[in-house]
Amino acid sequence: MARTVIMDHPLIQHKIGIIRKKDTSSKEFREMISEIAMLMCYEATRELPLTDVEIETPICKTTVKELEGKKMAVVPILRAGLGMVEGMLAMIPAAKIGHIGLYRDPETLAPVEYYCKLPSDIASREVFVTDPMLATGGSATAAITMLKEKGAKKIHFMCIIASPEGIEKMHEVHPDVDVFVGALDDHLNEHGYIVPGLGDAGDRIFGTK
Ligand SMILES: O=P(O)(O)OC[C@H]1O[C@H](OP(=O)(O)OP(=O)(O)O)[C@H](O)[C@@H]1O
Ligand SMILES: O=c1cc[nH]c(=O)[nH]1
Ligand SMILES: [Mg+2]
Repeated sequence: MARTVIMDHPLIQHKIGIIRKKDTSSKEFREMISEIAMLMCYEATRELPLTDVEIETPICKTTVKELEGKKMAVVPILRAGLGMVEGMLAMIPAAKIGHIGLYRDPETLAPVEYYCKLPSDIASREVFVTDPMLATGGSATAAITMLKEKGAKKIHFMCIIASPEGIEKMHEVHPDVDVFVGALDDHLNEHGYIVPGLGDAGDRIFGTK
């Protein structure tokens, strides 16, 4: 069974407080989303394998740790997941980027697919899917199903705010996927929005409302 990791680091919690405020501008919202993603990436990559390498310092020979060269990919769910890419890349700059386009039908809340472009070697990469919001879980579970259909095996899901319903659905549909969460909120309202949440993440990042 995969894990749900709530990232309760004070810097992450403080920045989440800022993006929840309704008067936070798109500029500051984008900056905060990016910084939160960077901090979450730092935590989520804690278990990457290291290997010992012999080097020479100016003083003597010694053994240092290096990342095993595991290949990674960041896959944002469009649009809102794009806001997390820059922060992730600040930590893992060699990662390749895939894109999955999904929007949630406002009536049925079901995810509608409109785009998918992934690195050709996605099957051999450790994949970090990003989306700030995990509400019903429909979009995230559909995106991960698409990734698995293309051969991806080791997948992590990174979201900033999750509902209990979304977490439950993720673990039910994809029990092999670890979920990294900035904050676990209370519930979904009758329109499928997370409460207290932050409203529509995509609209707030791109200023489309
Ligand atoms: O868990 P769910 O119930 O599927 O809801 C979460 C999805 O809804 C939002 O996307 P939205 O449909 O608003 O698209 P956008 O990012 O283009 O705004 C959000 O960014 C997630 O992708
Ligand atoms: O609260 C929510 C739910 C879905 N999508 C969002 O952007 N916000
Ligand atoms: Mg949206």
